[in-house]
Amino acid sequence: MTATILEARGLTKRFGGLTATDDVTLAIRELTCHALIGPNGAGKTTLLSQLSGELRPTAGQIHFEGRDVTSADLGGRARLGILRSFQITSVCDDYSVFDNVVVAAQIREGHGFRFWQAPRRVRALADATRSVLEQTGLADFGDVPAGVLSHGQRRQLELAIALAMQPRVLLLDEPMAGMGPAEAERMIDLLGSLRADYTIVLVEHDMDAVFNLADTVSVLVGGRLVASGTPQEIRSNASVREAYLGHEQEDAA
Ligand SMILES: Nc1ncnc2c1ncn2[C@@H]1O[C@H](COP(=O)(O)OP(=O)(O)OP(=O)(O)O)[C@@H](O)[C@H]1O
Repeated sequence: MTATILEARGLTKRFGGLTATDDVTLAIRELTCHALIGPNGAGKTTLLSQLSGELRPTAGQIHFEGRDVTSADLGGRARLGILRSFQITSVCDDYSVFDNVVVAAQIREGHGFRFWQAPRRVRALADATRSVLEQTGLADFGDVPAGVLSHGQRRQLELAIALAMQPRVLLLDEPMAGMGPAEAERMIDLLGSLRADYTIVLVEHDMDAVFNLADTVSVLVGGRLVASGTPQEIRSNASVREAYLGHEQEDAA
């Protein structure tokens, strides 16, 4: 079993009278895929936003590699390697796929736009970009303007941009949203191929994706963590089935 890399301790987020996450404690193990599931409004995105630093918890702490990072903002967490993709990554439509990724790689390297730097550095950035495009299935699309990509390819590009930032923990909010079956399958394969190198926290309604990819599944209902375990354990957990998975999953299990 791998070590814990990211930990939520008693995370509570209140919006006025509404408690969106209620005393959530969970440990994300390094180089695993940890899925967060639950019905609409269960608090999954709110939990992810607290892990990414976009939302400050009302109570509780977040620890990264044993260090309290609760007060670190989005940028601070990104520098540590906790990065959220989808929903917040901005793709520049007029830039080529390659340029979108190379800019992210440059930001990571902290070189801004100083292209006059040693050609060796520029070459290293180009190599890193090509390798990320390869990794995300976009090797043949480097010269294509991002604006003409299909929905699925655009999501691959968003993932490529995140990978160029060299994350340790990737926070993914519904990566399969809006995809047709073929695109979703491609994304599941892609995420599966990243599991060996990255820790992934996955919020996803697509149960095929969750049960395919996740090493651990945590279930949120009404802001509370009601169960956490292997996909098999979650599938056979009677109260989870009742609260969330329903008869469809029961039949599929
Ligand atoms: N900024 C906000 N201000 C007020 N209420 C909010 C805010 N963000 C979320 N909520 C509320 O908190 C609760 C949890 O929302 P959240 O989006 O985290 O759930 P979710 O599990 O991600 O849902 P879904 O699966 O539908 O995306 C919901 O009742 C939602 O309306």
